[in-house]
Amino acid sequence: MPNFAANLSLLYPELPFLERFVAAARDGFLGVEYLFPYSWPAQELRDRLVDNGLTQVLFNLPPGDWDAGERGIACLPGRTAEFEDGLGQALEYARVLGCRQINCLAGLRPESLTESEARDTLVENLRRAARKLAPEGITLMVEAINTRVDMPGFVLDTAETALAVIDATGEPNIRLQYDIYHMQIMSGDLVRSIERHLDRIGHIQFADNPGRHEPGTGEINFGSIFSALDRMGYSGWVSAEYHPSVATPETLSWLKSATAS
Ligand SMILES: O=C(O)C(=O)[C@H](O)CO
Ligand SMILES: [Mg+2]
Repeated sequence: MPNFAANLSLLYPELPFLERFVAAARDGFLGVEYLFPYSWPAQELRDRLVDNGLTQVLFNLPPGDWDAGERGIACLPGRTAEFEDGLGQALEYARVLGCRQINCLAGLRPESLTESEARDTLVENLRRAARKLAPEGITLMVEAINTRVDMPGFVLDTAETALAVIDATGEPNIRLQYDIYHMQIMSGDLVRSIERHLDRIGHIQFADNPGRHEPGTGEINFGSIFSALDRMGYSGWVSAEYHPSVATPETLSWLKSATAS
């Protein structure tokens, strides 16, 4: 069975954020991730992890002005100083939380920016970030996000475009964050695609499609995918990043089935 984590930004929306840790542990998750830790003191988050025996699996670098629609600043040439500051802040949180993986959101490309300007800036920022994180034993993740439904304009939309950027950095501690939901929308052929990129994948997330809800609400065969991950020997985390269609504990039959098998 894969090591399952709960994304606390999306799961348990029925609870205040800090109460989601205990709920996730009670429901059988071993790890948690969330989009951003920065609104809470790191020590407070650490206490929740320790009290509930949970591993902090991942969080994202500061994304710019999220409420204004920004989805990362790593591809934006005028924002490199802000990117650097955000990296420092993320590193401080990672140290306190014992977190070994940080995701870098590449960002949306404004029309005023050419594709190659965005890509060059992204590669340079990723390289700098990876070099800063390497001595701390932290792996930088890069995620491809679907541009058809959720994030039109996001600069990395397939596993292949994300891997090309990772290759261009030449840094060994950058890996692909493979989100099954986004990849189903952009490319499909999930098991073969995961198998093809297995040695480059550092982290996996999932939701069913369409709707981005729990497994069983859409078209993806999760039983088959989770078995395939075991068969391939995938040893990283697999994180539930979906919008529950009902109260979260009622959406976890996939976890019970995976635990039973
Ligand atoms: O949207 C996703 O799939 C993510 O994993 C990012 O962290 C947030 O946009
Ligand atoms: Mg994701």
